[in-house]
Amino acid sequence: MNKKEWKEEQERVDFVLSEVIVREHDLKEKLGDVKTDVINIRKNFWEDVTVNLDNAEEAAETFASIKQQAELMSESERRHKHDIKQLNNLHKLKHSPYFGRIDFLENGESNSESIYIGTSSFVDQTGMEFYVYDWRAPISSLYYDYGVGAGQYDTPMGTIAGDIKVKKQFIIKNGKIQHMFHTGITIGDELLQEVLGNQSNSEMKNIVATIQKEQNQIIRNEKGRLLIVQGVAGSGKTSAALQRVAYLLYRYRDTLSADEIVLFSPNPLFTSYISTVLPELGEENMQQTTFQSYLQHRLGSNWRLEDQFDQMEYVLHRKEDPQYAARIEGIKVKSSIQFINYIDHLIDSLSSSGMIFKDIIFREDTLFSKAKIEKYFYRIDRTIPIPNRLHIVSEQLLKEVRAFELNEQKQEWVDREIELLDIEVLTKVHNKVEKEKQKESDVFYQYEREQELLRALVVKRKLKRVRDSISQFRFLDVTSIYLNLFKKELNEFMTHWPEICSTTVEQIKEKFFLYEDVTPYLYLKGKLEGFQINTLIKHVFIDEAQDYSPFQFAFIRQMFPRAKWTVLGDFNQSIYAHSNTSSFLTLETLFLSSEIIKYDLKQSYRSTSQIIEFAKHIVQASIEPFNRNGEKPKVIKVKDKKDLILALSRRIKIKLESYGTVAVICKTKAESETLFNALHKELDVRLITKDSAGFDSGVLIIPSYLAKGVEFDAVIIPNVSSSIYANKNESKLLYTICTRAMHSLELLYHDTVSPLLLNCPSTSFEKQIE
Ligand SMILES: Nc1ncnc2c1ncn2[C@@H]1O[C@H](COP(=O)(O)OP(=O)(O)OP(=O)(O)O)[C@@H](O)[C@H]1O
Repeated sequence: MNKKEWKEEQERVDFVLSEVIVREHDLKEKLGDVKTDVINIRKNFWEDVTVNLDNAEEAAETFASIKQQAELMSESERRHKHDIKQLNNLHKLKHSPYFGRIDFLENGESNSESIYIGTSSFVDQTGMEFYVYDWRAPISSLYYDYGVGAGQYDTPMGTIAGDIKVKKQFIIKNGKIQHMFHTGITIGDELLQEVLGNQSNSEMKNIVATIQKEQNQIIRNEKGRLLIVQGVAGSGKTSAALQRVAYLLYRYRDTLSADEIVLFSPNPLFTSYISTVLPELGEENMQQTTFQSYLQHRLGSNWRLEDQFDQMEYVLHRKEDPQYAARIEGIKVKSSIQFINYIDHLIDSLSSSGMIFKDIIFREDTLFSKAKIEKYFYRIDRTIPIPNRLHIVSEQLLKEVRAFELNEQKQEWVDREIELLDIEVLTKVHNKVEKEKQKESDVFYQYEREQELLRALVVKRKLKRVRDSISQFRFLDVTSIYLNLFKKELNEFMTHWPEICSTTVEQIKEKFFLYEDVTPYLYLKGKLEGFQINTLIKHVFIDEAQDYSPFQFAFIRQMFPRAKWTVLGDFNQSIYAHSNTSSFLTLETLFLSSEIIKYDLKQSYRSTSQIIEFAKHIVQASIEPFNRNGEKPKVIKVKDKKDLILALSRRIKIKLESYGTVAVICKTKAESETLFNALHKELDVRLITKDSAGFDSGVLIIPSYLAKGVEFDAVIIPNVSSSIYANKNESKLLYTICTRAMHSLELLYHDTVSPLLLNCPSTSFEKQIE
């Protein structure tokens, strides 16, 4: 790139920055005025409305005047918020106004236009000339989709085609161009090399300057209702998801807000890791939750619930338990499509018989027997869906409660309850009757009337629980219906069904749910009582989707019936016992095939090509590594188990000389705790647990399943001996751990190395003895 070109580009940067400074100054002044406006409107709110409630007409006028004033206030507040957002965007532009340029000659035009692309738009005072285009603007997609030559982009008015004459990339820091390249379709290997070569961070970074073509298609897709992205480790699935949220918020800014989008993430650590990306792009964060907290919320506080990490610990760590094989089979069965069908079949049959109800008790007597409720239920037309039939039953019961209530007011127990009433209640009733008495002037009437009101009040209060439980269908015994599933033979070929049944019944009777039971139970409950649907959510994002069972998908689908879905996962990283490829297939059955769009990302960006060349053989994955070089992974043999700690400590110290974040990724919580206890006196290490809400740089000791979705400069796997990673079905776990490493990967073992590494060619790693 010649000096002249560089000089011209720097002059343009200087010019844009000078305009940014002017705009910033104007905006700050305006912001001051708007703020004063907002404060004044708030202060003078009641002075500026005339309150007169003398008659209906005056009251209506008062109401209109309050409404007008409130609208004025919310409009000023909205303007204030908007201006603050703009000011924030200007701050960012001042540092680095843009990262790309294309010169585009639209078909039929004689001059090409230079389009500069940055994180937000910046337009001249007239609003006619774009100094910078937002990366999400329709024209900006040219930058991500094409190299120099023919190109086209879609706009709401149709497709615009033309010729890209120039395509350049910039790195601008503090207003100075640091690098400038002419590039092809793959947005600058040079820039990607630089970005990916940086050290990791406890916060994920946005990728808008280097979005790749296949990622851009995911980010901007607007067609399907279900977008499924299968992508290899480090292919940018999470990044694409987050930039997609930013894109949707921009594209539908008049109709979509951040709280109408929900993202299900694998754990709280991941939630905190990704939480800075959207604010960095000038957008608010979407709602974020884990499926676990969602389940807990739905189940209510009466139940204890095992979480998915405890289930995982059991699966990884309790192989000696005599019930182990049965539990594993139970987890698989209860997450399977076969079990959904089994439950659906049961639900169908419940239409004509088999519903289990509970008596409704009032003051220790049966108010409505389960037999009576059952009779009411089954006399309703069978073609009516079960939740609607329950609703009809509940209406009938409530009607009868009303009749019962009137009768009950005459009972003796009511007198005793009246005596126990608070003085405030008695006074209130007394005053009420006193007011009425002025019209009647009858002392006898007053006593009778007070008693009448107090009786009504006492009975109403006592019946409140009954009414609530009727309206909430608490007369339905979902737990017993669920447990009935475990009385029948599900599959004659299943080895452990009797044990699965007895454990399930035992646990649930103790009011404890194993993780694998919660979703089927809630699914059954929802199907019977009607799901508490959320119609506000317009987009559901599910990251690490390979870890969801078909049941969990079916359940989430019921919860958000109106939402569009973006689901991202990698079959090779399915680490849970229930995981199988059929999850995605089930998900697809929940949508019409015309509504589904699928993408397959093969290129990995996170790790050096040496790490990928080694790790891919653990699961025989087909991955294209990004061309970034580093050291080969090291497989290090130590003398014995005792020496492992010493060697680990040495390796950590060496890694800390070059890297900011070194993660020691263990298989289980117990292994992590043991290492932490052995190391923390000598080294500054941090133990990550399922409740950790974030991490800083330094040395982290972390169990495998909590490292999902995150990345570290250097990863050390402290023990890949054959005694630890022995089973074939743990290869995905080992692969997932290895692919958390960006620049350096080391694996330690004693005695013999895990058979899971036997497929890695000897040329793909370095052997070392410590
Ligand atoms: N186009 C890109 N430009 C720059 N960096 C990128 C790009 N795509 C991905 N990356 C980087 O690659 C790393 C992996 O990305 P991300 O975590 O989104 O991948 P993933 O597919 O969700 O990974 P995994 O499934 O292994 O958790 C991140 O550091 C991300 O910033």
